[in-house]
Amino acid sequence: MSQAPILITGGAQRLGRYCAERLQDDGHPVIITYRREREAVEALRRRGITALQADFSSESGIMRFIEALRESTPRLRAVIHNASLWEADRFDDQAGDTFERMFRIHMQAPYLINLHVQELLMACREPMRDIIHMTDFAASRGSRRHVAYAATKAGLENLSRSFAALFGPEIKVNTIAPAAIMLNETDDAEYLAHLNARSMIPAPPGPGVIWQSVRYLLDNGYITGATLPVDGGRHVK
Ligand SMILES: NC(=O)C1=CN([C@@H]2O[C@H](COP(=O)(O)OP(=O)(O)OC[C@H]3O[C@@H](n4cnc5c(N)ncnc54)[C@H](OP(=O)(O)O)[C@@H]3O)[C@@H](O)[C@H]2O)C=CC1
Ligand SMILES: Nc1nc2c(c(=O)[nH]1)N=C([C@H](O)[C@@H](O)CO)CN2
Repeated sequence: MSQAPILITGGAQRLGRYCAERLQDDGHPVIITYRREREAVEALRRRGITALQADFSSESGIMRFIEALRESTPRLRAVIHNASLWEADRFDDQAGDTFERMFRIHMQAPYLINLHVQELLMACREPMRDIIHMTDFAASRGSRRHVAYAATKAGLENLSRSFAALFGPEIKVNTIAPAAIMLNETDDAEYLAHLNARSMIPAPPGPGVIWQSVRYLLDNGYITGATLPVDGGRHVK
């Protein structure tokens, strides 16, 4: 029987795309989600990666994706919840909408997807089955500039521990908590200095360190309910 696919949400760019390509290089069939059709998605299709359109900003959008996923495959080797919105807080009449978007993407989508993919993971006949949640160093410390983002990532970290208890031992459930892995186009030299003042090891390292962490969790049969701090030592500085 061919290998069961690995699902990465938000896999059309940056960390998700990097890991999707490396997983495929390792021989795994890969399914990614994307919101907006674009060349990057087409390029991944040309590599043989399955791309499913999904917008997790509403419960109906999450449920539509779950239906499409179940039509796409009868089994899964792993699910990597990577999709995320890194939006600064709005202290105006948009504050509630900002929080709701963060809640939907970082908590409601992983929650509902996990409940529905348990059956697909259990249909996988390979030795191990995994769920990996991408959170953030800020989940453990908070963030003055991204209050809603950090709070919903903390909620995701808690969801991960609950699902580890609920789905184990047949399905391993873990978290990767990164910090300052890849810059954004809007990040300037001052912001880079800000990041490095807080990091024990010079940042940003690039997406390879996240790929190493994903590969490690997928290959290690004795880790569940854990959080890997891939943050350059920021949590101890
Ligand atoms: N980059 C970094 O240095 C750090 C990253 N992280 C975490 O690692 C993960 C990957 O980071 P990074 O690659 O920078 O992430 P991005 O900011 O590039 O976002 C990843 C994907 O999330 C998808 N997404 C956003 N909103 C929605 C939505 N409403 N519905 C469905 N998909 C959505 C986007 O899909 P599309 O492009 O198709 O719209 C995007 O491709 C994230 O969870 C992030 O929080 C944590 C700390 C540091
Ligand atoms: N969804 C995202 N979450 C995060 C990002 C991002 O680009 N997208 N970036 C970070 C970095 O730590 C940032 O501070 C440096 O670019 C945090 N989370």
